[in-house]
Amino acid sequence: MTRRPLPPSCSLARSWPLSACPDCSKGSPMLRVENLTFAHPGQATPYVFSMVAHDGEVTAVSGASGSGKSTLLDLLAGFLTPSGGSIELDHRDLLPLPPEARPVSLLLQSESLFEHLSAARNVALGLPQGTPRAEAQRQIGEALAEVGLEGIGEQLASTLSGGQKQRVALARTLLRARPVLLLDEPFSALDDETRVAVRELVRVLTIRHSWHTILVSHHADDVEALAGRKYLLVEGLLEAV
Ligand SMILES: Nc1ncnc2c1ncn2[C@@H]1O[C@H](COP(=O)(O)OP(=O)(O)OP(=O)(O)O)[C@@H](O)[C@H]1O
Repeated sequence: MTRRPLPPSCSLARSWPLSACPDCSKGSPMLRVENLTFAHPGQATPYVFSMVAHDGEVTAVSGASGSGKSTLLDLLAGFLTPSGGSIELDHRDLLPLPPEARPVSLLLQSESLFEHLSAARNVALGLPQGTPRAEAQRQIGEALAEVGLEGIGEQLASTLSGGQKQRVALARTLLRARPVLLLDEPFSALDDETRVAVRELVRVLTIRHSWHTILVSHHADDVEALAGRKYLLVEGLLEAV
């Protein structure tokens, strides 16, 4: 008797066939992390991360301080090397890629800019080397306009407000044109009014540019306002909530 091959199954949904998995059957580009295993030196039980993030959607990762949220982002960015598991973007294996070749941008709470450079020079760091000057100026101007900062290109980063700095960092992300955006407490240093405005900008840019945005935040209101998909990191494992 010839055995029929089993239908491909979704290992995140465990026993479901791909066609029945609400994530796999969506058909849109997906960042997929499976059993990504890592332990810091001296850590007895390793983290084992499994999650998905879709394009045009913010995926939130919450958890207590020290639960491993930044460790997850460092693994996705390629700053740490896992001992097992996989990271795929639209079925492309990202693990062999060094950080600079990963299709990933990272935005932190603060200190994302070079303070001694102008806003425009900071944004320009997102451009490929060798971009002709006129083309670079056009793209920088467009990116600054898209984040609501027309006309501040020549201002030194050190003179910008916290919200303006995060907008400049997002403009640089626009020029990097990487499909995965990792946000590590990006609104924490902002006052309430500014945080709502920058948060809204992240929401709009994620949809407009089809980013797979992964947001690490302690703040339930940021998660509620942005996340289409939520995970909680508990005892080294990500639980969908
Ligand atoms: N380089 C390292 N060597 C050893 N242990 C580390 C290292 N980096 C982080 N850790 C430990 O790993 C655990 C997870 O740290 P991580 O920064 O990922 O947590 P987190 O959830 O992002 O915390 P927070 O919300 O406070 O930023 C912590 O116990 C931390 O002390």
